[in-house]
Amino acid sequence: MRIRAKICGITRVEDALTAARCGADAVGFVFYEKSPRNVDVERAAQIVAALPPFVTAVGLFVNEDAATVLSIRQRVGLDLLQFHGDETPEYCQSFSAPYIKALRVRPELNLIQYAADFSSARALLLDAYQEGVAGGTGKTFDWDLIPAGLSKPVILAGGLDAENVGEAIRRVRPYAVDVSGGVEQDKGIKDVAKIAAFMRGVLDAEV
Ligand SMILES: O=C(O)c1ccccc1NCC(=O)[C@H](O)[C@H](O)COP(=O)(O)O
Repeated sequence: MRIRAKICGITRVEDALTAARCGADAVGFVFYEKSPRNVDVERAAQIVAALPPFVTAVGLFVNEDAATVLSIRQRVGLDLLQFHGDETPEYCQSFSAPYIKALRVRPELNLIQYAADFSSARALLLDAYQEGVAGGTGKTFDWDLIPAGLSKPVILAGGLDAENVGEAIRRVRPYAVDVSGGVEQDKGIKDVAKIAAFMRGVLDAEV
């Protein structure tokens, strides 16, 4: 099976085009002012306009008010919404748009129940938990906490890079992988060689 890949935290046209050229299926834009990868709405719109066809533009939000999400989605031309905070299923599906729900995995989280609660999500993105940090931690988590046979496709995130993505795919067998810090030279600034190596790692690991 081909494993999909998303490169998150894009702030520059050249990084989006590198991701697409290297075979990424999606690029992610962080619309969260507290993030060092927060991207200006007009700039995100310019990047999306430069994307080749068949590359999905994902907008990431953290506990954002609904009117702002709607406005950014329309202005940027987002294909998919990613909710990375404490959003409820009712909130997430209120946009009548495809969405993925990010969950920060820790032992006490009942992922089977969350998958049922977020039945309207296209997939669950599973990320590392770090207190007080909404995401983009650059940290892996214990992949054994992911139960087999979840009712939603899994997008594996958290501390992935070219070195560990192969093992991650073989162990978790996710639908897709998501990376940000592992392909950066600085926060929000991607590295061509790291993106290329990461995408080679994804292709080589296909199961
Ligand atoms: O990137 C951020 O700064 C960020 C801030 C708040 C919520 C989510 C954020 N990023 C999410 C991602 O980029 C990825 O979906 C995921 O967390 C993987 O990040 P990384 O561990 O750096 O590969």
